[in-house]
Amino acid sequence: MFSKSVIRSSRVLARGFASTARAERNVAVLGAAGGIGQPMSLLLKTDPLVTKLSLYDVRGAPGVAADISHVNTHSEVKGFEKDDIGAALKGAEIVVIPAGVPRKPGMTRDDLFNTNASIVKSLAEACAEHCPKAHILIISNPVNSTVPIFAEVYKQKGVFDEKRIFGVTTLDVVRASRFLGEIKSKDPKDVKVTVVGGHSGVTIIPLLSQVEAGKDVSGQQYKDLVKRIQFGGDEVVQAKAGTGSATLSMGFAGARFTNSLIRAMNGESNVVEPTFVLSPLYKDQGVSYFASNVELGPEGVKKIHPVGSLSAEEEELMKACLPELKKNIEKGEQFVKA
Ligand SMILES: NC(=O)c1ccc[n+]([C@@H]2O[C@H](COP(=O)([O-])OP(=O)(O)OC[C@H]3O[C@@H](n4cnc5c(N)ncnc54)[C@H](O)[C@@H]3O)[C@@H](O)[C@H]2O)c1
Ligand SMILES: O=C(O)C[C@H](O)C(=O)O
Repeated sequence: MFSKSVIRSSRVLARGFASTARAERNVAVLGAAGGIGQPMSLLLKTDPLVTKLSLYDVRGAPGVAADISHVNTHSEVKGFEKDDIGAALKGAEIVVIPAGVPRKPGMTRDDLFNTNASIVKSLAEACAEHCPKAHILIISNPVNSTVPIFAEVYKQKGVFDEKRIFGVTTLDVVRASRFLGEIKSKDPKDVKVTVVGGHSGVTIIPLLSQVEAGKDVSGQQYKDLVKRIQFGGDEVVQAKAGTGSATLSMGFAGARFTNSLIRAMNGESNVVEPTFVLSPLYKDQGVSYFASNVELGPEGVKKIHPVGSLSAEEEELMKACLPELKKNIEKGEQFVKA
């Protein structure tokens, strides 16, 4: 699952192990016993760049940690539950957060707001206290609102750093690559689609016109492909018929984003991933957070790339996205400010 460059950089690291110290990379997962938390933690355990893994959940994480800790990779795994969140976060450089309830058929991501807003707010308070300088990777839905919630708590606590708070939209990128590859009979690894906007329905905008394989997709096929990428989450929610939403593909996507960030923290250049961050791109239209290609670096966000030129269809998608995204962001901000 890891790119050629990570395999290369981990080999370089491995060669250096005999003589030099390993780059310590301490990752905490909050919500680690859940549907996403378990497979993602397993994948993080198999990532040679992760050296310490702290798994926290309100319940069940010590069991998950005991299980995963038997996988014979070098990293150390510990589990924490209940009130032990401080110990889980101590020394964390990256905190990945898939804590919260998932959708059932018929629900929108915004329907999760009432429950997940409070969960994310309390986890932000804990992170602000125990690891204020860690990079925060937010998976909990609705991402368009939970990222602003997290940021507002950090502003109130005086520890806000816009470069270190990320909404994880990697699953949209993974889906776009897979679905376009499927209709073009291409290996998805050769089909890289930039997905911008937010992470729900019409706020998800795949920039197919910017990809060689996507340029000539048109008419009904274009409409169907865009809809499948925008509503891929619903496809899984319906197939799981009330037992949850995407967990395994999200575990893959969350581990991929974490790996990209660690590579950038370890000094690799040109690591670029779409992610939902505080962004100047559509600020003049009142949209303060936006997902676009972001170059990652040791301090987190290094450079926010512009969206580039859009086709007429993509301009229409953007028109539908921006008002919805603005509403979702303001709802999150108001939740903390009120
Ligand atoms: N960003 C994305 O692309 C994406 C993709 C899939 C799912 N999600 C979202 O991720 C979230 C989790 O989904 P899931 O399928 O893993 O759900 P799940 O119910 O299987 O697991 C959630 C876990 O969070 C834990 N939890 C609840 N409150 C907590 C707290 N205060 N601290 C720590 N842990 C806590 C629960 O005990 C549970 O183990 C949902 O909100 C879902 O909508 C986001
Ligand atoms: O659809 C969901 O509710 C989960 C997630 O956001 C997804 O895109 O799969």
